[in-house]
Amino acid sequence: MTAPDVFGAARLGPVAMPNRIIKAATFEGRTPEALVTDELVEFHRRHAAGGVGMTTVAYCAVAPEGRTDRHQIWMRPEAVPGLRRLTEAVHAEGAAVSAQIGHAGPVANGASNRAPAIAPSGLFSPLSMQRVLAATADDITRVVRAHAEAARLAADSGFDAVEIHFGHNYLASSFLSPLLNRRRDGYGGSLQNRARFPREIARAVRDEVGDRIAITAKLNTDDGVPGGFWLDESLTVASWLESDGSLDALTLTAGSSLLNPMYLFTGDVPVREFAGVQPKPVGAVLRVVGRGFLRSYPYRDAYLLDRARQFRERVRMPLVLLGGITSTETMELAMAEGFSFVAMARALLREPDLPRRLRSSRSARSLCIHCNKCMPTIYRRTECVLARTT
Ligand SMILES: Cc1cc2nc3c(=O)[nH]c(=O)nc-3n(C[C@H](O)[C@H](O)[C@H](O)COP(=O)(O)O)c2cc1C
Repeated sequence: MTAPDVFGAARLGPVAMPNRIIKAATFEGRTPEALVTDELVEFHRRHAAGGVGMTTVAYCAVAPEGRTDRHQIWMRPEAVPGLRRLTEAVHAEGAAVSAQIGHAGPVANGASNRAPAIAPSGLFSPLSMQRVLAATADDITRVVRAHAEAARLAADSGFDAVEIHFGHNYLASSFLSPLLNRRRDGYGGSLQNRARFPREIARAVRDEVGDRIAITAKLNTDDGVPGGFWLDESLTVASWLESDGSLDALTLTAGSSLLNPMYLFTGDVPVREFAGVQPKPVGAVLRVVGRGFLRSYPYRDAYLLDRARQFRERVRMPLVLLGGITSTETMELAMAEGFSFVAMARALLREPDLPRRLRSSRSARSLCIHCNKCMPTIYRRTECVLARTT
């Protein structure tokens, strides 16, 4: 079979997309009141005008305590008018739009949210310098339900899709981790038990929205943490998610925002810039221990392909290849390997109109140098620091 044209029209579940390029979630830092602003609308309109098939709004927490800080949107009726304005602006440019919904769990900043963070088991968070509480049975039921309601609000706001966050040791991902999940109830222990919470979330979302919108999930191939969730287990979870039939596609990611953040990105480690945006005591500690916490991994194009390929062999559902997609060549490689879509984050922060440029010149490639200095900007207003000056 010939590989699909990445620039050609495609379907994702019930959604028609103009091409197979997705703007991956990059928390935008443009929601100071936890509501949509004109700047957020313009951010996504620019990506849509730049030629992506679908842009992803990140991130839309399902509960106020599930935010990595209190300036993030959480899904509530008050957020709907702004979200509707955003989806209309993206649609006017001819692209589709997805909302990343999730609960940050142990990655949530309880101090900023003024509400304690929760995790499968209690722990001390180095991010908020606070204790994270073990989720109760009521918390689990409430958060599953909250995902369903967030997806309904997203559909009501005109989104074409939701992407459920099952990665980066956010709440669902931390349930999958044998290191972070030490529960003795039906949500801990065996892989089947640890996978129960994310599977229930996906099911509840599908039951709530049916085929009104596409439902995808962003799943870790592995946490990159000794004793954490690893590839063999993730392959099994992917096959369960496929047989549950709740998802239209799976995006593969890796790493832990809590324990090994650079594993997500690879490339340079901007310790000084990270330390500079933290509260003074945290910044001082980070300057000293930063190189240990922010371990470095060499960058290469399509750096998740070796792992993602194993998922391609294991499941039949549409898969999205993410991680170091920077040129037509890497996108065509993904298509040839059987992936249905590609997702790009940093390359599009660098140049929102990259898809248009790639389409007009086959040899073009991203100007992103994976310096990762965009990452610390999420605390102010997410941007590429090089795009700022060019
Ligand atoms: C500034 C920044 C913010 C990010 N925010 C999110 C987020 O809110 N949710 C998420 O799942 N991933 C987030 N990511 C990770 C990206 O979606 C993506 O997984 C990662 O950057 C690898 O893709 P890339 O090589 O195309 O950049 C963020 C990445 C960057 C650079």
